[in-house]
Amino acid sequence: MVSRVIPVDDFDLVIFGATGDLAHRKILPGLFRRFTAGQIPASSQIIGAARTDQDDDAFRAEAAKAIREYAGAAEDDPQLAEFLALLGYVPIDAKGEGGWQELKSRMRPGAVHAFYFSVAPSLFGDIAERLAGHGIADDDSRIVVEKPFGRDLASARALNATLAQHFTEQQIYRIDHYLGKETVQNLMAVRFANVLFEPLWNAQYVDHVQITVAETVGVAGRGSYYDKSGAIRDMVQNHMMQLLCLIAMEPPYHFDPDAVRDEKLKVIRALEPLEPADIVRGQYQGEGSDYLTDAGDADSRTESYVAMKVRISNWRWQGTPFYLRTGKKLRARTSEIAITFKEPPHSIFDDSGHPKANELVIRLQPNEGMNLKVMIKEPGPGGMRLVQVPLDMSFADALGPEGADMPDAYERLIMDVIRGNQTLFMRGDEVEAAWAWTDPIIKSWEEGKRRPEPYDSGSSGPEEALRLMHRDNRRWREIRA
Ligand SMILES: NC(=O)C1=CN([C@@H]2O[C@H](COP(=O)(O)OP(=O)(O)OC[C@H]3O[C@@H](n4cnc5c(N)ncnc54)[C@H](OP(=O)(O)O)[C@@H]3O)[C@@H](O)[C@H]2O)C=CC1
Ligand SMILES: O=C1O[C@H](COP(=O)(O)O)[C@@H](O)[C@H](O)[C@H]1O
Repeated sequence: MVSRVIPVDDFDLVIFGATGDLAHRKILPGLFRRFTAGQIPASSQIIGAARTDQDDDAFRAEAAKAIREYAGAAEDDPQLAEFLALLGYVPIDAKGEGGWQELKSRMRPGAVHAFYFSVAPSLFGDIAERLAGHGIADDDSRIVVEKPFGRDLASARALNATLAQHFTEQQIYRIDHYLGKETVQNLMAVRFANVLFEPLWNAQYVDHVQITVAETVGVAGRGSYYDKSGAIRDMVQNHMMQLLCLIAMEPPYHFDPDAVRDEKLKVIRALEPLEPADIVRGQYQGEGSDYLTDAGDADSRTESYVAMKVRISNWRWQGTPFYLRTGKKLRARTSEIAITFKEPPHSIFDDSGHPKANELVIRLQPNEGMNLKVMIKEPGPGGMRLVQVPLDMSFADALGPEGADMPDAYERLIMDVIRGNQTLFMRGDEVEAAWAWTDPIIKSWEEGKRRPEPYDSGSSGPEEALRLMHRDNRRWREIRA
């Protein structure tokens, strides 16, 4: 198979926060993998910036360690040495004035300029202001901002306004790494490159949709961040909302940034306000695996799990509920979207079992793929008996010999920044609309001060979440890897 890796243009990428966890675990290893895949021109520059006072060589040594650990590069990998030659470092305090001119002198005219803000959101404004003030960023420069993008509507608006003082919307790349996942894009291919599904993709044929993002990890080690966020801010306002949008949106007229984001925005704006009875919050508990211990607050009311029944008020989805759940310390790590169709209105088969509803499951991770449950006749001589069988497709099967080069979410998104493609990034109005929907939910929790429902670590979540489904005569899909 001919290689489909298309090198991006020559670029200078500055990583603010290059000495931090995200840079070590995701950004630098991801860039290395894109380099070894042949996507990064050898003339490009990757410049680290942070307060730590070190020179280019010390940063290269730091990056090498991270890349060996997180990208599995061998000690003597010749490509690692080549990659490290692209790296440089400038000590900069985002709040100070030192180092900016040095950074400016390293930026090459003619190359694509991108600035990755891999620092606390409280520093975004300082960096944006200084990049503009020192004349480092120009009209073509791109900035990449990490989540969390605000913690409510007011702070998200303020952040958008701050960035907008120095950069246009076309220059701002708000990362939601779920949008960079292979299967999330496959979701759009499945919906909009087949005639099979789209005619059935509405309330007339879809009984309900379940979106599950279950994790086995807890919050130990990041309790101080997580305890101020909880599952709704950490996962629902962004990742879950994006998945919901991609499932529910109308076909965009074209696969381009504004066409896709316009359609997602319409979905968020059509979300009905949630009733308290439609939400369940949970907190994991258990010996050696307890949220309160991990959060370092014996009285914490923050949720590590949330399940909700969401309604979309538009023609396509009137009457079809979307059930969302996400949580930590659950039975298995799995992210999937399950679309359960309605049962056939009439069965022509007497005594053969009523045909069951078709179900389409799109698995995001692990084992990315699709599974469509259909009814067939039970094979064999036993007469007309109906049985449900899965049509299984693993996306890895479609890869061919290039299978090894599957960029992870960060790799794909960083390359999109360099290409100048914003399709898989959130627009400012989308983020604000998502906060506008989640704010009242959070406010009612904060006012109510109720404890989340406890659930055992390693379980499927709180009992209350089961009842959310049972009262509608439905069941959650089993959480399993
Ligand atoms: N880690 C992760 O998995 C994820 C992180 N994020 C987001 O990414 C961002 C970075 O997270 P993470 O890497 O975990 O954070 P860390 O705390 O590990 O790293 C923070 C980085 O910022 C630098 N820094 C701190 N203060 C300043 C300053 N005044 N001027 C310049 N640099 C500064 C630090 O270096 P130094 O001390 O040398 O200045 C360090 O490089 C955050 O917004 C986080 O919410 C989002 C999703 C996942
Ligand atoms: O953004 C976040 O995502 C991770 C889950 O991401 P995944 O790619 O491993 O599914 C989550 O653990 C974390 O709390 C959250 O901040």
